[in-house]
Amino acid sequence: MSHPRILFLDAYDSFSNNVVSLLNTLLDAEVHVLPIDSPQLDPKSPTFHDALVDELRRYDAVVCGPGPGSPDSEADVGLMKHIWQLEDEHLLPVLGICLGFQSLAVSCGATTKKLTTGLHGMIRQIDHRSDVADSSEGNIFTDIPSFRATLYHSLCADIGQGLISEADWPAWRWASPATLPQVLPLAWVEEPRDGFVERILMGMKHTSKPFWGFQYHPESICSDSSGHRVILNWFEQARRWSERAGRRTQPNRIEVMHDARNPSLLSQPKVDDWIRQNERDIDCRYTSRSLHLPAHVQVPDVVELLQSGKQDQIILDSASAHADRIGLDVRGRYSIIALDVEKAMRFEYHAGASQVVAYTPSSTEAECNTLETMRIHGHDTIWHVLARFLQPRRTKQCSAETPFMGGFMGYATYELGLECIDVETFTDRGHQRPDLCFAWITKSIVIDHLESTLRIQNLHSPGSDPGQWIDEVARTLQNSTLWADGLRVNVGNVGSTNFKKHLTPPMTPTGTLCSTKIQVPDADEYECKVRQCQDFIAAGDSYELCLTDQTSITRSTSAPESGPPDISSNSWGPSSATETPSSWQIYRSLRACQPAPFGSYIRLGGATLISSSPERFLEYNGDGLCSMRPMKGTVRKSDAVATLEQAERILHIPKEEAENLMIVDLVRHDLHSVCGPGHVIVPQLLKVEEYASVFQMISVVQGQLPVNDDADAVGDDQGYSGLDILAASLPPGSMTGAPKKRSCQILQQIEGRRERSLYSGVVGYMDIAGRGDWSVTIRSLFRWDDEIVHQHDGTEQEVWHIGAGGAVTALSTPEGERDEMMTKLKGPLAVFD
Ligand SMILES: C=C(O[C@@H]1C=C(C(=O)O)C=C[C@H]1O)C(=O)O
Ligand SMILES: NC(=O)CC[C@H](N)C(=O)O
Repeated sequence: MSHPRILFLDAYDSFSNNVVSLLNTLLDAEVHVLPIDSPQLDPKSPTFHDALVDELRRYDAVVCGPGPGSPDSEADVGLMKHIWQLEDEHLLPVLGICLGFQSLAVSCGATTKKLTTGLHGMIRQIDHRSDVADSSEGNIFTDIPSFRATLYHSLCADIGQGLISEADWPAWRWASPATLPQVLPLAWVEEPRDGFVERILMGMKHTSKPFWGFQYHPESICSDSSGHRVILNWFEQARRWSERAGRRTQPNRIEVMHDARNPSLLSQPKVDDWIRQNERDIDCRYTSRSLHLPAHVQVPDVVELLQSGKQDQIILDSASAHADRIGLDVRGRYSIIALDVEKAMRFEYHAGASQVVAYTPSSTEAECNTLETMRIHGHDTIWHVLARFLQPRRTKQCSAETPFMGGFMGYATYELGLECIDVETFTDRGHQRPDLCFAWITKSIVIDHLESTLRIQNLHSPGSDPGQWIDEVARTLQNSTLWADGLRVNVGNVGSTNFKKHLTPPMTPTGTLCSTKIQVPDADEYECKVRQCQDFIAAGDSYELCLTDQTSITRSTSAPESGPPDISSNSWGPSSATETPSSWQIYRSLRACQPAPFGSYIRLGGATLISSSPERFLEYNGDGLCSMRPMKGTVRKSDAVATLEQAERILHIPKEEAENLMIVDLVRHDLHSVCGPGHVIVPQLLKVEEYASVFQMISVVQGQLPVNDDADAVGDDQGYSGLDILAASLPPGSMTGAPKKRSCQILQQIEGRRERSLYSGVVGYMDIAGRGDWSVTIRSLFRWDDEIVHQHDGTEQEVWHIGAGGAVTALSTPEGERDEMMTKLKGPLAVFD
């Protein structure tokens, strides 16, 4: 039997793909997705009506999805409105969900009102008319036990329910209102408010047309699966209606207007000339050697021994690996240090540009470094270029001893993420900084904190033997005084009995910092922005907004700005009270006071990033198993909240759980867009974890990428990889709120169109075996080399930025949000104290 065919009208919700997945798995349906403003069906076109009717003939039914905005706004509902207006001869069964449901109610004459307080991520018992005697015909709730479902809405259909007396209510609520004869109420939620009960219409049926709708979200991970039977009932009713009406779906020419899943980045066969020319070095061999890592040697020590004085650095540091009181799962097992970054090939991309810059350093002294620009053609994006570069270099010989054999390491900004979801960044940004900078790392160190090993690794061509280089690196490490007994070389004033843990001590406050100017967000202004967010939420435009603000720190340049000090020259701390601590010293200081599983120190593409991020964004293995760990719900450690149990009591409340749930549902949607229906699960929901200075509530969402049928075709031209997921899920949902696109547009406005830049972006790697791990750039500091303030006295100052914020919902308080932002800011800001 052929699969039922359903057209899903997508109103740009961050839950749409979850609905599509549910329809697909529940009804075994082929679901085609069409945006409500699809240019293929333009209501302004003279042929619109015929084209719409023609398109609809191919489907057994339509589902009008949820979304931001109001059913009264043409732009927000788009094509939905035209579905309700179909003439009798073109009718087909339709189900409206949330915004789609509200739009149906409005088409029947209902008005829209704002809820007293929006209900987002709130789980409620749905009171439906399964037991009303006359209701079997057309009642999609028939024979379904009472169930709980998640709500995401600020608006509500008003059919006059507020005017009905307590006495009349029991009978009234299941009848068509006299003034709205087309509306048959099927479900309600009665929400206790301050001193009264708010009656919220949760489901309806059109009394004469095959239109049904409900307000709740059946696809949410927290909605009872028993409620899914409503959809089965709906489809059964739809089938019966079509049979009675003699409607037949036209099976011909089912060319997909828009598939429910993104095409893979490799599905467009075009190969850029540049990529083709650079396919000469694709045959990578992997050689490594493992050493025992003495317990006292830390990641920064290794960096200083091997990378001293070098300009470019990429260090992913699980700085909390040995921290007490942090759960094993969140400590971070590995750290990765890229070596010789300045000799690595590099891609740089500025959002909005139609080109990628490829920087190829010379391989010999005689050659010059080259800087080439590659045009991005047609519908291609930077992600297509990266995927095509990586694909021929992919290996099936995945080494299980290391998470990273070599491959891409780098960062992407929040603005790159905005581009990924079609949110316009500002036309003139006043700079050409990279929004994506990925280096192709062939020499690296991987530290396994669990096994206490250090692995020296090299990706090389089949003809070359890296043995000598590896031995040299091993010798440098093992022959160092530090390795043997923890002693620093060349430091005259440190006696041998005077054990020193670090080569570079964490920065100590000096008198220098009086010239440092710190500009923290104004508390009143921040509270005002929280209220603005809540106005947008109350209007139905967003369910949750991750509001952020930036603190800037202007200070004299730490000349010469470079990474770790040259240990041979002894320049390992401020040499005098007037010298500004270097970024490396700041990093060491931050990792000491706020050790985090996703710490990083990066100097690449003109940026310096110092991060103590606790949040994993996305991890994937070579077999396409992807995992995301959205974090929402933060409480600062204090005397009053010192234990996990205390934090759990604070975080397991509806407000905090709802914030997290919303992002879980959003992340499921992002993963569904590539993994496809039925391939996303939530193995961990709302778990409180302990970090160095905060407790965080975390969920884990997993997806499985489509597996290639051809087992031999690693990176086959059609195959998906972790890059597909990365491209489909930026910017991180925990930093935007939901629905993602509308929320980002609103946040741009409220945050004053100021770039978030590296903050709210991601940092991580993807290796030749297809494995990747990316963290969200939060609890971090960054600066750009070209951002210099010229002083009157001719001196120059550098500017550091720290972003911080939190999720605003209908239940937030402005003071609470301000405190949360300040709490998160405190950690990174403390390094300037
Ligand atoms: C916005 C920040 O953090 C984000 C917001 C969180 C929250 O609202 O609880 C928690 C972790 C991050 O996803 C930040 O650290 O600046
Ligand atoms: N989830 C939705 O579809 C929400 C609908 C509408 N924007 C509201 O907030 O009420």
